[in-house]
Amino acid sequence: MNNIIFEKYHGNGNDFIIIDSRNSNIYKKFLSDKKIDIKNLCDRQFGIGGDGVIFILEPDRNNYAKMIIYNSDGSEAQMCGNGIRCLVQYLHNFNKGSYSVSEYRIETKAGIKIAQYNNGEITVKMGKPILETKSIPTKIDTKINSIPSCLFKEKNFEQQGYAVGMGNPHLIFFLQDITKISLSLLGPVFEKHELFPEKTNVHFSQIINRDNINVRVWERGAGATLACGTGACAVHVAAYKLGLCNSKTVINLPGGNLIINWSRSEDEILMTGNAKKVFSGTYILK
Ligand SMILES: N[C@@H](CCC[C@H](N)C(=O)O)C(=O)O
Repeated sequence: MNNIIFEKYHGNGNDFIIIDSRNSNIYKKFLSDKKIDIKNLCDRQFGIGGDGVIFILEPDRNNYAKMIIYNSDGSEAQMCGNGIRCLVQYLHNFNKGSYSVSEYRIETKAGIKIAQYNNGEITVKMGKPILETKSIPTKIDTKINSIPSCLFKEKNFEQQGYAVGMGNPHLIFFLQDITKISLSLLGPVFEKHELFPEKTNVHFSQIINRDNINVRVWERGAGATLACGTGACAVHVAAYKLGLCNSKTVINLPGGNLIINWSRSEDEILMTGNAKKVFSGTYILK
């Protein structure tokens, strides 16, 4: 096989190359053959370009499909909030004309996520937030309002940081003005911080009012991105637990808004947003 058939989707500007591997051996080939290189596929000059690659597989159990997600640096992630909306929009487009599905049960490395599709609006049950340090994972050993938290001092930046797990790790800061920081300077430092043994996604957040939070994102394995769905959930959880916001917030990201709904520790977080197909194509393997 010399070519890869793909489609390109984005959720709030967080963009993914989708490879439907349900009826082909492309994923097996990717695992066994070094020819298919995620970094090359995601390269914005020499490849297709993307923040990551999503493989759609047949589910292991009685669910709709399985999602495997890789960051643009080639590392595998457990879960992706914008990516799962892209995958659901892809499945909806794929089914169009034959039958319609309103609920998709998707297997991910962070468990089964259930997505409701309603006229282009997708609501995903993102699971319960993880606040137990070993499971995030983080080496932070102090907590504020049940969130692992400590003071971070790096490069003239001194702020209390909060760790929340969404299947993948997140470090959240609340600042007076997020436009003032250098994302490219601080992002990589915190992504690889020693308190996060598997690295972390980093979010610089600003509470606008109890219903609106602005966020700038530095993603583990992808760098500065226009949005992060799991991150939006993590920011909401930290803000809510600190008493800074209501149970439903609009998270304003550089690439657009997500609505996050959560208040009770026993409940799953609901993330609502959309996803768009940008193009489809064939990647030539050399
Ligand atoms: N963009 C994603 C998260 C993708 C994975 C992340 N970079 C990680 O390594 O954990 C989202 O929308 O959640």
